[in-house]
Amino acid sequence: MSIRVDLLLKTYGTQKAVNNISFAVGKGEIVGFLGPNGAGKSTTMKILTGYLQPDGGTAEVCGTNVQADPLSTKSRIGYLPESNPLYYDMYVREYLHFMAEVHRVGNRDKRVEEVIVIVGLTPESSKKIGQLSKGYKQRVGLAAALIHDPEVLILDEPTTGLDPNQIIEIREVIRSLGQHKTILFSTHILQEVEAVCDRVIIINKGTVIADNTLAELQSKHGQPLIRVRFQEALEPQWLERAISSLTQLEQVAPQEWEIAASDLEQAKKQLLELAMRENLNIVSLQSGEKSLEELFRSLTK
Ligand SMILES: Nc1ncnc2c1ncn2[C@@H]1O[C@H](COP(=O)(O)OP(=O)(O)OP(=O)(O)O)[C@@H](O)[C@H]1O
Repeated sequence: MSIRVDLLLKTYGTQKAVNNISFAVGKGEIVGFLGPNGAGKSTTMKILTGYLQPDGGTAEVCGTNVQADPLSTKSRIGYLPESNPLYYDMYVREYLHFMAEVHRVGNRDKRVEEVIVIVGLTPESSKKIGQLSKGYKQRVGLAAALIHDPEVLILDEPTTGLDPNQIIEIREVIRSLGQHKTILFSTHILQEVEAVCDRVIIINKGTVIADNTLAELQSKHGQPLIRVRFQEALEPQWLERAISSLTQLEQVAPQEWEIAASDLEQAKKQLLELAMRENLNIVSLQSGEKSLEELFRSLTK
């Protein structure tokens, strides 16, 4: 395994930022680490990269315990922190040379040019970092994370704050890096996971709540449902009484309901009967599968 986390615990006062989580990432996998704000993603990543000590459990990278041997693990990890700390007064090449020196990279000139090409920095590579757009600054961060050719990349929200074109471009870079490296990257955006990842680990309030391939997640949690919108407000009991095969009922907007039932066709009929009987107006009635976005919302509520 390239990454293994076992019963990891990190507390701040009484708050468990990371609460006994365990997961593993195999060599060559691209795994999305997904969760709402404050879920514990950055904390886990900081422990994995040796920047933070856990209060319990272990974190391993390429078979080495991070806390026991931080130097060896740092040499095998490329880390792009959420804040992407860069020296704005330095030129792109100057900064990458500096990072190459920090990592004791041999043949620095050659490696700096290589990473510039890998992350698509060539057109902006003669500028000062402070003059670059956010997307290009992010590329500099990625290039720095790659400079020592690590086996594992840990990227903390690499596309946050970028415009839609830049997001797609950075995703492309991540996807192509994933052909040769193990990547764990955090995001809030489910489409990003769908676009880039083999697998997704969802974390909420410090706990892993799903660890599946996207297809598994969909079939495990995704279920056919009806979404109905009435013109009128109504009590949930009306729907509970009307639909005989109801398995789940959720109010998604003031007059809109999501209904899961074992017999969807019958449920639709019963909804129409309810509307006629009670003089209610159905504005829209759709059936389909829960999208991954909806799934994420319902898992992390
Ligand atoms: N240094 C700290 N002191 C106190 N609490 C902290 C500290 N760092 C993180 N926390 C808390 O731990 C929890 C997890 O934070 P973390 O930054 O790991 O979440 P996250 O999933 O990365 O969130 P985001 O998506 O917003 O970056 C949060 O409630 C946060 O407030």
